[in-house]
Formats: sequence, C-alpha cells, structure tokens
Amino acid sequence: MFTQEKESQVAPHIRTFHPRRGRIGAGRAQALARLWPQYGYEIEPGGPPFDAAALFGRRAPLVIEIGCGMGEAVAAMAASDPGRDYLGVDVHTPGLANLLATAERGALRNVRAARGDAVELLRDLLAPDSLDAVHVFFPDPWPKARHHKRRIIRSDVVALIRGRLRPDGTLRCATDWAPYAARMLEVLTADAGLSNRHAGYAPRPGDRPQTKFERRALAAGRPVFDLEFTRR
Ligand SMILES: C[S@@+](CC[C@H](N)C(=O)[O-])C[C@H]1O[C@@H](n2cnc3c(N)ncnc32)[C@H](O)[C@@H]1O
Repeated sequence: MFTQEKESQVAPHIRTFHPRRGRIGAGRAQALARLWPQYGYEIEPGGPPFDAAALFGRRAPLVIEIGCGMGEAVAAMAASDPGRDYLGVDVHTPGLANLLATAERGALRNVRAARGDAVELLRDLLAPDSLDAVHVFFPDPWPKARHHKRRIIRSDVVALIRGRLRPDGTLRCATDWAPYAARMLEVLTADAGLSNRHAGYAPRPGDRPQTKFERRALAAGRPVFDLEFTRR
C-alpha cells in the first residue's frame, strides 16, 4: 500500500510490476497515495482471496469492469446504481488514480480500484459465483492475428468470467472493432454456460456512459457493438 506521496516512491513498484502501468503525474500520484490505502486493491496471485466485504465495508452485489481505463464508466454507473458495488480493474495506474479521485469528488461510496492483471484476479483471487456483473468495455482489440491470444474476450477467459458470475449474473461487452465484435459474439455464444439476452448484438444500453473510446469511434464513423450474456 502507498503511504508516501512522492512519485519516485510510487513509480519503482509500478514499473517492476507491469510494463503498461504507465507514468503517473504528481497530482495523480498524490491522489493515489491518499486514497489507495483505503480504496485500492493490489492483485497479487498467491495472496489472500479477494474479500469484497472488507474492501467495500458492506455486502452488496459486486460489478467489475475489466480494463476500466480512466474509470469513466465505473464512476458514472456506480453513481446511478448505489445499491451495487463497483470495482474498476486495470494495469494502468494513472487511470485508477483518476477513478479514485473522481469517486472522491462525487462522494461515491461504492467504488474501489484494483491494480493488476484481471485474468489473475479472476483465476486466483475471486470466489466462484461472487460477481453480479462483469463489464468489458472497449477492450484493446489486438487486431493482428498473432496477437489475438492477448485479447480479454477469448474462450479461456470467458470460462473464468462465467465461473465467477453468480447464476443469472451478466457479462456485458462493447467494442468499436467490428471483427473483434464478431469474434466476441462467436466466443460467447459457444460457451454453453452463457445465454445471449438478445438475438445477436444488444441494443446500446442506456446506462453505459460514453467514454473517450466510444466518442472517438463515433466521430470516425465506426459503429459500436454491445453484447449482453447471462450465466445459465
Ligand atoms: C482501450 S482501454 C478501454 C478503457 C475503458 N474500458 C473505456 O471504455 O474507456 C483498455 C484498457 O484495458 C486495460 N487492460 C488490458 N488488459 C488488461 C488486463 N489483463 N487486466 C487489466 N486491465 C487490462 C488497459 O490497460 C486499458 O486501460
């Protein structure tokens, strides 16, 4: 946990843990140092199991966003859904600092941040049936075929997500990369433990706020694809 404010004391740990954690400016480093001890969670495989009640200080249905970026969607959805708890997961430290600072400004009591690899969180730390919903909004598309194995929505990770969702829990995805959308639909449909709430793609859900990635896609004329599946 961070107890010091200086970037120099925060950054070495960040750099050694994941190459994509990103450099963090002084303002966000201060927000992180102040907020992380209470509201942050380090994903450490081999550590104790994830304890949502301890992190949030209550028991409530838990929603995670895998790859929450700057946390725009987590903060907005948490604000309009105070009965559920929202955990933004990312390897990108500046985004998590932004999420916690946004949550503080909005006095959002149901927001927390987890830093590290979401696959490790799912595989090693989350209990089966512990999630009410999983959101994967605008994940990195990894367009080159040789990089497809890095995509979050692939059959082995989908099986992990399904196993952590409660029965009837929801997996929602959105992307502006049409070939990835088609692949998502294929992979999710092929998982016998999931059921599509719609015939094909979902209509754009009203509660999903527009993030930078969607605005950029729409400005460039690219359609956005939503998917919504539930665990059987
Ligand atoms: C394109 S951004 C989308 C951000 C956000 N969902 C939005 O719509 O604005 C994808 C994010 O996923 C994160 N990411 C990629 N792989 C991840 C992993 N295995 N675990 C956690 N975060 C990951 C990246 O760091 C990046 O912030």
